Amino acid sequence: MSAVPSLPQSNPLSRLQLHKFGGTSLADAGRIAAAARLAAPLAGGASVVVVSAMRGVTDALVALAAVARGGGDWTPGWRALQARHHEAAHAIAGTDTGTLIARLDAEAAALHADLGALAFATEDAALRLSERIWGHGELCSAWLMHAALGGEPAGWARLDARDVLVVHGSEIGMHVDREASLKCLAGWRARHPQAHVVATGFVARTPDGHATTLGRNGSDHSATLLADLFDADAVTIWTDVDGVLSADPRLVPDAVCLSALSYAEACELAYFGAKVLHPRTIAPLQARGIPLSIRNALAPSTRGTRIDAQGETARSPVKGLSIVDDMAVLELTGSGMAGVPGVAETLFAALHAAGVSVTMISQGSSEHSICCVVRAPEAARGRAAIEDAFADAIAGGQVEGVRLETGLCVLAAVGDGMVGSQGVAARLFDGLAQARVNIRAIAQGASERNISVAIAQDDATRALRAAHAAFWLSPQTVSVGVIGPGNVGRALLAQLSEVIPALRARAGVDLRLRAIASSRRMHLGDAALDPDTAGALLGDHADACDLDAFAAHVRADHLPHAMIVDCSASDAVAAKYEDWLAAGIHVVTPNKHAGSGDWTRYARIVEARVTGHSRFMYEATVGAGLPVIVTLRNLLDTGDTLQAIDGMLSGTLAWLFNSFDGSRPFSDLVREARALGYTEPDPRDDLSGLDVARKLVILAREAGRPLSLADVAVESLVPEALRELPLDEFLQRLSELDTPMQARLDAARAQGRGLRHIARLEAGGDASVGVRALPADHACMHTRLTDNLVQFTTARYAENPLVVQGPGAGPQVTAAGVFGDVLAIAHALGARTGWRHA
Ligand SMILES: Nc1ncnc2c1ncn2[C@@H]1O[C@H](COP(=O)(O)OP(=O)(O)O)[C@@H](O)[C@H]1O
Ligand SMILES: N[C@@H](CC(=O)OP(=O)(O)O)C(=O)O
Repeated sequence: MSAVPSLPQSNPLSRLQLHKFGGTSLADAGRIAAAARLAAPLAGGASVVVVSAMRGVTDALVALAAVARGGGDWTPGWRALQARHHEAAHAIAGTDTGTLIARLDAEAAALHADLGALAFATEDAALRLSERIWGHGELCSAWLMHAALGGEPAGWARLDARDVLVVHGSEIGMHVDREASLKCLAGWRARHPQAHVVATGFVARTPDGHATTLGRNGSDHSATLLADLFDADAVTIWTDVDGVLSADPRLVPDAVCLSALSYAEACELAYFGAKVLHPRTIAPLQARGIPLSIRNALAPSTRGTRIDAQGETARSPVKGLSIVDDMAVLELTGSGMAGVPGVAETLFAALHAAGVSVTMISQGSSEHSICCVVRAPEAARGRAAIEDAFADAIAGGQVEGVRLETGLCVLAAVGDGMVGSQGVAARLFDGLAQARVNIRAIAQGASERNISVAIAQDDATRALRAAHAAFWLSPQTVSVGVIGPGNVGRALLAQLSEVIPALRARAGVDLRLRAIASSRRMHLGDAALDPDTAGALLGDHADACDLDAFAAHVRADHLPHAMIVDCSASDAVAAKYEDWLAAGIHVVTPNKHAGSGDWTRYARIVEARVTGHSRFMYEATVGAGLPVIVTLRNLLDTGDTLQAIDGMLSGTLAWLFNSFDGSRPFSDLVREARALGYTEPDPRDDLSGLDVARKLVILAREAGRPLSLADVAVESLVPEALRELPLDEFLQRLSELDTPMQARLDAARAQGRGLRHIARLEAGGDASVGVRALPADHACMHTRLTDNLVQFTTARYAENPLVVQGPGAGPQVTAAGVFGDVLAIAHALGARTGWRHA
């Protein structure tokens, strides 16, 4: 490196800093000036500044070249580019605008000549001209940056990298001729001894002296190649995000900035699509141990990401995730392949010869199939090449053929911490399964630093977010829809509103209310709705309710988990559960229709839950917020045997019989209960016992009995004659209930008993609902107000049954029961992914 000038040694730590600015940091004159301030050399140090074209300029040049090659009119586009550079020059150059404009115009004139020649050039010549045209943006931005830094008077030289960077295409991409480049640089340095240099990114020259480029987004690579040639001590790539993030922030808004990465981690992330770094960026630095920082030019006070040999140990074994889009799977199958040596060799040789590069390989241990993932545009070519190579084997039947599947992408999880750490793949697969993502192929590099899976392109965002959350990198996001903003729904929304922030912070679960519906209206929101005000969105202006559209919106493709909370009492809504659960939407409800309705529909719902990996939770259908179903489930899951369930399952009927002591007629109490809002508007809905029977059916099914409503012997407290009357008339004739009820009370008392409304399920499966005379020591005789009580008699709790008792009605406690289920699902998602409570 004799050509590198001997630099002042006063600050050895900052001997030569190389800064690279991407197009995003050079959008206009203001941004270029800000970049120049960031690149100002440290005291006693020297700077090399590598620039990309101004934002959008390369795209414009590529388009312009295509127009010119096709014989179209490229002059308006050429003028627009010149005007854009002029505009920036006027804002930047200050006193020496003339020189800068002249320099830019010389570049523009060369571009003009190249574009003019393109239409008439041979194929080879056209390619060479195009390479020159594509690099024009960097030539101009380097002049602009040079001026912004003060130009020659401030000690800055401007380097056209085509004068020094000698590269040639090779089997594995662009290869730099380091010796030739160093020699060219030495010659250039002899003519440009300034301490500081502004260099063009992206462009280079071939060994025979033609202009070329390093490929789209290649300026990162230019920067590190030049860092090596200039013997830089450190490189900073300035961009428009805070550093390398744990995933593409446009797909995962919760992505976090990684403070440090090893070279190997950075390579893997870049190779698998992290656009912030060009895949070839790292190699020139790794060879020399030069550290690289990725920093935000818009927020220079943030520290960014440091990339060096050590990296940093992180909490999660996976540091980051990335996606390569537009991929395809090629699968060679055949029973005659097992144990035959050389199959893989033939396959990959065929792909190699066809110029198809392979991103991922996976082979079943049975050797029955080999599958590889390639770029979609190369896939058909790849298939033809493999079919050709195996033509004899296909004709002979040893190989079935080559299957091609497109519409895929590859998701890669990357981290040094994965090496030797168990359960990483399991966590990834589990996270993806939870988010309903089907995996087409899997590969793990022998380095164990990367696990890649091929998945459907349509699942990309959802998969990325689910995997991101699965590795503790962000909270689990659940897309939530609430149906039925009546009393229970409203109470639930209020409860949600209070807890959502804490849940996100402490449990790592982000419940995002995105849809709300009543029986007639619905509102679907892209951003999270505020639970406190969501109900107000259901005014007349809201859309008509369409449950399928509602569910499709909740099950957003980009969010990993979906949940519908049905607070309606509608059978039409319950009829949708099967579809929703099968589609992977968790369902939580206090609606009894699904659990107690038609048995075959119920069985299908249970089955759909399994297919969809979803959960169906309905604790609030029985006993509102009381832990009734969970208790029963725990008893059975721990191996206990159920002998009987006795319960007071209606808060209304409990209140009536708790209050009915003969001092007031029964009808008086019914009227009072109605006035207090304890009964349904038509008290017969409670007195018929049907609602209680539904709850008993739900409990029986939970206990594994295939019971239906018709199997329950239900005693209605409404005399036959009053059942079909209009409500008014029924209420007028309510006193007809009194004499028979008083007689039952007297008879019970004569035996030292009292009356309660009881639901009972016997061991043999008999189920009944009605008024029973119970001894004074029965648990149901010791209830208050609207208490519900459920008594489980089991093998373990035989002598002294297990009792669950407490308020079993009212919007607040019912909503709390629903909320408990919502939380159970949310916590399971958090726990499944290993999230720790803070
Ligand atoms: N893992 C990631 N970390 C950071 N940024 C990423 C990642 N994946 C994709 N990106 C995207 O890369 C963009 C920066 O890359 P690029 O367009 O090459 O910038 P520049 O123009 O500065 O060279 C960011 O704006 C970001 O949206
Ligand atoms: N200007 C070139 C090279 C480059 O790397 O640009 P950027 O740093 O803005 O990604 C391109 O757009 O491909």
